[in-house]
Amino acid sequence: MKVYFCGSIRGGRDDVELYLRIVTKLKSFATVLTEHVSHRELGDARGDRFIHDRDLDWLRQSDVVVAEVTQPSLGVGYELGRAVDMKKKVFCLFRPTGRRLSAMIRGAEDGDSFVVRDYAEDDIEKILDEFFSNLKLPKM
Ligand SMILES: O=c1[nH]c(=O)n([C@H]2C[C@H](O)[C@@H](COP(=O)(O)O)O2)cc1CO
Repeated sequence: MKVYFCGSIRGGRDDVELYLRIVTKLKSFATVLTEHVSHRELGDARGDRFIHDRDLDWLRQSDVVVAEVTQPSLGVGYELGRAVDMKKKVFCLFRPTGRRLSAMIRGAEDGDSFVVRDYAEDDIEKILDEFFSNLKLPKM
């Protein structure tokens, strides 16, 4: 199974330590195509067109998209819109600690292919365990 993990980069890196925890946990279930999102140092000098095209290619290859959406990010919002269009299974994680999640993410919840889960940081591993143990992917 391949997972595309989304997290804020240019939107702000406040949650990078949490992204690392999420990616570490995701790697126990699947191949994570976008591990770099959790890296403290991002030295990608190959240009924005390269990043965009490479990431869309990974998105197409992925079976599941997991997004930490607490830190608002244009790139993450864009990835989620494209993922819906590609009919991917999407799991959004939001920490309700002061911010209000965009209606375009909260309002996309359908309880099946697009799930938004409010959570507390301490529970992240447990929540990912639950999600992956209940995950049913469409047959190819
Ligand atoms: O250098 C990058 N590498 C990269 O893979 N991305 C992708 C993956 C992230 O889930 C998302 C972050 O978007 P943003 O940078 O707008 O916060 O975009 C984004 C950037 C910078 O925009």
